Amino acid sequence: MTMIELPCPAKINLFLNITGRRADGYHELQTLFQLLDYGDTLRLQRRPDNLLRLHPELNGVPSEDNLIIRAARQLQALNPQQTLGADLSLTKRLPMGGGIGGGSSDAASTLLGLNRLWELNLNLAQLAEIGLKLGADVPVFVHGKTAWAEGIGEKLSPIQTANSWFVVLKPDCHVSTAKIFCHEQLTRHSSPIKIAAFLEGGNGNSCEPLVRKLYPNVDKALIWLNQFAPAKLTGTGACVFASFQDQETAEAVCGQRPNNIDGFVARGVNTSPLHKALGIL
Ligand SMILES: C[C@](O)(CO)[C@H](O)COP(=O)(O)OP(=O)(O)OC[C@H]1O[C@@H](n2ccc(N)nc2=O)[C@H](O)[C@@H]1O
Ligand SMILES: Nc1ncnc2c1ncn2[C@@H]1O[C@H](COP(=O)(O)OP(=O)(O)OP(=O)(O)O)[C@@H](O)[C@H]1O
Repeated sequence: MTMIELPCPAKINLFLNITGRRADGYHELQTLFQLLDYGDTLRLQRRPDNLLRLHPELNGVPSEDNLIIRAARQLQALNPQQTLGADLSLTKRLPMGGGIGGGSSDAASTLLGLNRLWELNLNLAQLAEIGLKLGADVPVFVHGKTAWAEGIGEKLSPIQTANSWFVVLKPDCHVSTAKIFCHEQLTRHSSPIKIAAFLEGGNGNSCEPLVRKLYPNVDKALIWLNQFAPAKLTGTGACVFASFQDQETAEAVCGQRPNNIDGFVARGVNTSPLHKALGIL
């Protein structure tokens, strides 16, 4: 195999509970990662040399900082003697800085795709360990299952959800994950909850009150979407979402959104489209 085209699906955090802070500054959390059947597309083509070329470059992100190139370099470093190169082309659909894991998912698809193209034979646990060095959200995309997560997001237990339809809105602002996690007003010591308590409902996102206060456009989007169904923040934002029983209702709500808010409709899935494309899981 010399070429492969792979999906890079989004995630939303159905809830997010921050329970503590580690000595290295990272936060201990509980969350439910819901994978969606919507995302970027990455085309990977093997090269006869050691070069990595990414097209197009993302606005404001030099190629060497792009998580795709950083993921590929991690794999090259494991096998410095081998000829491992690739042309990578990305069709970007997921808004950046949205809390829907776009960069992390691109990185995971790069790891799984190059593992296949370069015949490295690493297993998912090994790839997830490499992915965790790139970001706390990468392992869930490597494992490819909607999952309950603890630790900093890397201790994963797959869980089946109802595969609802979601409206995801991207208010016109960019939220920095690092800025929210460093903020003195973040609620960072909530009591841990059990899966059963989450399933009974009523759990929100520890970051939401702070993000609403700092970013009025997020607050406005939540108020707007709440007219139709209970709306929540995903990750540290800026995206907000609500679930609907069928596609038609979700499309109708999304279609009425205010002009200054981007949005899309996607179905929740229990298994990643990436893993389906690769024929694993
Ligand atoms: C908030 C979530 O989106 C929930 O899914 C993720 O935990 C964020 O994951 P991510 O974007 O992959 O995060 P990283 O790139 O690893 O970290 C970005 C910054 O967020 C903070 N960070 C992230 C994850 C975490 N559990 N605790 C943190 O404190 C750190 O300050 C870090 O410098
Ligand atoms: N391939 C990539 N796609 C998007 N962003 C990237 C990529 N590579 C590096 N980045 C950088 O990562 C930052 C965060 O992007 P991303 O879209 O992953 O945020 P996010 O959806 O908030 O992620 P998360 O939910 O994991 O916190 C961007 O602002 C950009 O500087």
